[in-house]
Amino acid sequence: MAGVDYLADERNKAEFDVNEMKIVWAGSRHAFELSDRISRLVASDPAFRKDNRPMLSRKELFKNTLRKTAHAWKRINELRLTEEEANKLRFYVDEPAFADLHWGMFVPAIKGQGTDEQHQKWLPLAYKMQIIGCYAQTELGHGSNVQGLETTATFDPQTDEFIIHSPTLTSSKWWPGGLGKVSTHAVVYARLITDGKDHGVHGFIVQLRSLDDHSPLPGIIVGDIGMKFGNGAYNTMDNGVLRFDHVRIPRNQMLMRVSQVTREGKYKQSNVPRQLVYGTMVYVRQVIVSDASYALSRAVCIATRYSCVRRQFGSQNGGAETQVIDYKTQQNRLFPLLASAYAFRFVSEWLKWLYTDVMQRLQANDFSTLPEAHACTAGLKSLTTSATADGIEECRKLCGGHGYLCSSGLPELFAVYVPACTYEGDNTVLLLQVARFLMKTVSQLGSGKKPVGTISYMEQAEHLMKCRCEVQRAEDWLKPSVILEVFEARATRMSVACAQNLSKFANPEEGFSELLADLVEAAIAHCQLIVVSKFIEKLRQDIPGKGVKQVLGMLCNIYALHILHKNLGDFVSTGCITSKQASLANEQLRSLYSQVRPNAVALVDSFNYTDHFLGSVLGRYDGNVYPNLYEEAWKDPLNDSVVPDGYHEYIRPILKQQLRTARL
Ligand SMILES: CCCCCCCCCCCCCCCCCCCCCCCC(=O)SCCNC(=O)CCNC(=O)[C@H](O)C(C)(C)COP(=O)(O)OP(=O)(O)OC[C@H]1O[C@@H](n2cnc3c(N)ncnc32)[C@H](O)[C@@H]1OP(=O)(O)O
Ligand SMILES: Cc1cc2nc3c(=O)[nH]c(=O)nc-3n(C[C@H](O)[C@H](O)[C@H](O)COP(=O)(O)OP(=O)(O)OC[C@H]3O[C@@H](n4cnc5c(N)ncnc54)[C@H](O)[C@@H]3O)c2cc1C
Repeated sequence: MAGVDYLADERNKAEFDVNEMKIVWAGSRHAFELSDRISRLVASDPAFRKDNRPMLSRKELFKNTLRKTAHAWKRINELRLTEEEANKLRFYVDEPAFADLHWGMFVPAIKGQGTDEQHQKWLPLAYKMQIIGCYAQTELGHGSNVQGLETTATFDPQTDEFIIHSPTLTSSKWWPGGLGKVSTHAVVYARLITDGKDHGVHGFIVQLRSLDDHSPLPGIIVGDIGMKFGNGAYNTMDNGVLRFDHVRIPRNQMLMRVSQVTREGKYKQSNVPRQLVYGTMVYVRQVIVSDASYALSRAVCIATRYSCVRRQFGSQNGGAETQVIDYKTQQNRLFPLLASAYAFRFVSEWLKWLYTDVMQRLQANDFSTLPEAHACTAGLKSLTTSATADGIEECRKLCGGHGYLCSSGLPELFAVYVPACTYEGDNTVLLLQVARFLMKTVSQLGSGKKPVGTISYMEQAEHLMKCRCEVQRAEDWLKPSVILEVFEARATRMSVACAQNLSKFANPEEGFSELLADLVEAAIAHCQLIVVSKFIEKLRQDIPGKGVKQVLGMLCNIYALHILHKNLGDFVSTGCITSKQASLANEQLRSLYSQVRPNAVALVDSFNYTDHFLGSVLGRYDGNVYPNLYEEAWKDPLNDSVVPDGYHEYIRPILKQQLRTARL
């Protein structure tokens, strides 16, 4: 029955203009048109086929990724794609590969930490991919504690070179993506030593492999660290191990924007904060927040469409059974995730703006907003990736048994996504950075230093510590001012409580260690407030299109009230709301679910994902799930023969033995 749209009824129910929503989701008409064009380009190119990934061995999988990347690079050049188009092409190819680290970390590290001369030398080579680089920071013994790295870069004034060395097993670089089998170069983070003095961790450009035959250069041991979680999934990436045995590099390969070593071996620091050495991580964390909204929206799209197709129970007089999406339990699990996908999309747009703003300020030697940018990127990376990883798994469960099949697309999406909670900063470690920022802000209240940006609500701390929520009826929860105040009060009270408890310790670091769990919760409350407030800010903008703003308003309220419901302990114990107000919030939430229900499929259609990108039989645009699921099963290599390999060796002898036993 090709061409039939089994979800047509659902699409007809929508109360808003889907085409306008597609533009809101993409960010602009230009972004929508570009994304739409590139997604079709990828979907129609057989070289980008990806449905066979779970069946391939590691070696086949990896070679396949090399082939796809080479093909993508060829198409990018043939079609003369812009950077924005190339980025989208990479996105829709949907396969983690060495090129992500080359473009996403190696190039940004050189750009952010290199001098003008270093840019001139290295960037043209990297832009043409005449060299391929990775970001080699983490070691076997240390990842989170960057200052604990052990690799050394010792300056030799005799030869004007650095000697890069791995003094211990634990100093082996371990994890860098693209390192294992592909990268010719790396930005290596190592302790700089001049004249016997240790100046801490700095970045160095080091060539690893020959540009002629790809063999490792003398003194370098390099390889892949082995299979990772999930068949297929992230195993397309060659995360690697690297050891140096007194490898020499010229002095001008130390990235020298933040600090320099002179010909005489003198160490000098520029007039910029040393934290700029961590700048690449700030950039990538911001990209990861954006990726979270895409990964979650993808899982939600699959679960929503399938929940409309799937029917269980409730048939009367032989009529159709109930669509599982109509169960309130399904809505209570699914719609907050749908709302989160939109919330993360908008907060990521804002974060991109914040990052660009910080970069412009840095160019003008204004470093004042760097701490806030660090706290926001670290905190939002943590919040959005944790929620997305949990959300993808919830979507798998929302699809019942069929969600566990690889053809649902969800197992692979989960396996590829979960390391986002760890890479680019373990999520707990990052929340503790936010907590430090919050404690510093609280300690400065009343000192005359005005909190700015996302923390400016703390200026009203006195009011927020004692205000009472005004909600008397369920509808009162729809007022943005009510929601904002309640979230601000909760975040302030949790931070202030931590600060008060900290002040009871004679040694602040000891106190910080003791209170880690509370500090993490205060940091989460602050980050959830940012997401809620950026959604509300988005709704204050002019948003064209019939019903678009209204339905986004519903999602915003669902996001906020669901967070409130899940964290009732915080809100009630800090006295921000009463238990009566909590039950009114729940009442409102149920009503919002009913309002969103007719719009559910149209809201996921607004992501504009092709069936190729979704990679899911359950999430097909046309909803024609069962015949395709049935057909897909027969494609499994196990079904190549009716009688399986191994029958004669293993099954038949057992059967025969049972026969003998039965005769006895
Ligand atoms: C087919 C394709 C063909 C071609 C296509 C072409 C186009 C393709 C385009 C593709 C683009 C793709 C891009 C996407 C890429 C994304 C993919 C992601 C893949 C995975 C990558 C994973 C990489 C990694 O994991 S790299 C390693 C990351 N490691 C970490 O994150 C370590 C975590 N630890 C830390 O960050 C720190 O050590 C920390 C912060 C925990 C503690 O540090 P330290 O001990 O030094 O600090 P403190 O003493 O606590 O603080 C000192 C002081 O500094 C402040 N601070 C700390 N960090 C920062 C910072 N980052 N920025 C600013 N300030 C910072 C801190 O707040 C303190 O301030 P005070 O004022 O002194 O309090
Ligand atoms: C798929 C993947 C790709 C990666 N790619 C790269 C790459 O390209 N380049 C690169 O350099 N690195 C890369 N990494 C490494 C990654 O950045 C680190 O694994 C990450 O920063 C976490 O550090 P860790 O492994 O040392 O964790 P650990 O710090 O050892 O964490 C272990 C546990 O200890 C807890 N913990 C640690 N410190 C504290 C603390 N101070 N307070 C409370 N709890 C704490 C953590 O919360 C966690 O539960 C990659 C990792 C993965 C999984």
